[in-house]
Amino acid sequence: MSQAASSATPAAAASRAVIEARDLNLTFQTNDGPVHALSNVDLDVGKGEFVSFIGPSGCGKTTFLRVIADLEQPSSGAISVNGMTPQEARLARAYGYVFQAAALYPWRTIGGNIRLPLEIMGFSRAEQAARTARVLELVELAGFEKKFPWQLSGGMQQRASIARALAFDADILLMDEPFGALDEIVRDHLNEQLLKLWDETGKTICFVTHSIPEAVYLSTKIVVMSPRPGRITEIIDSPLPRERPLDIRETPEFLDVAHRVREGLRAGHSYD
Ligand SMILES: Nc1ncnc2c1ncn2[C@@H]1O[C@H](COP(=O)(O)OP(=O)(O)OP(=O)(O)O)[C@@H](O)[C@H]1O
Repeated sequence: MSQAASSATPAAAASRAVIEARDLNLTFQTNDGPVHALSNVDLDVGKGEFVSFIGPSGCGKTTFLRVIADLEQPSSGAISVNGMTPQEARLARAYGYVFQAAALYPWRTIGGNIRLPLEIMGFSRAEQAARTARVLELVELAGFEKKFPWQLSGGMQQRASIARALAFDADILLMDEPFGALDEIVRDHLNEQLLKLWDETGKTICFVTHSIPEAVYLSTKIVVMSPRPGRITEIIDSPLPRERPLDIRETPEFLDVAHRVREGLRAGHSYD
């Protein structure tokens, strides 16, 4: 292990962290003055964890994901992704990114959309085909490869965009409110599928949501955030088992975690 890596990981538990943020700050300079999007953020995300970020609009959830993805530069503090800087991690294709809207190219088929990053990365045609088939299977869209995005429902399009993010087999999946625009029944189904996929692939997932039940149902760890300045107010480790049928949402254990999240949100909320 290099000196830098060993000094960045003082505790044995932290050495397994794939994302480590230490006293991270990000201030945007705007015409209306500085906006403190992230303030003193400290967080470890362990390998294989499912971490949800929840909090009111403007608390810095998206900004934090964008810092991990090297799309924003912190003003101060440190962050490492798979033991690398975000820039190194981006170049090493350490993560896949799923956006709120499916963001599929309408002129490409579903298969064509999934293959696009693989083409850019120079995979052989055979490898592209094999990977596309595998990820379509994972998101239960086998048989839809030749369809165009507009021929699929919103939920299916979002599954296709998850398949695209999975295609180059990154260890980390960054998901920014991927199911926010979908109705509840579809969302329930996608939540179940995502948990299954997480279980099968062992990926580390960072997931932004506004929904308390969604955060509690999916996560091993729930990060509660608050705005002005954007900061973490509470980190809740979920005691729920890994195996989670949808009706776990009616159990006292589930409702207890949901209550803790709600209290955390309330404590950090100002009503001005
Ligand atoms: N490029 C930017 N320039 C200036 N201010 C920005 C920029 N990006 C984000 N902000 C501001 O930083 C704060 C945090 O924004 P961010 O999008 O991370 O919040 P969020 O918690 O994801 O909100 P939402 O739930 O609405 O998506 C907000 O006040 C936002 O207006």
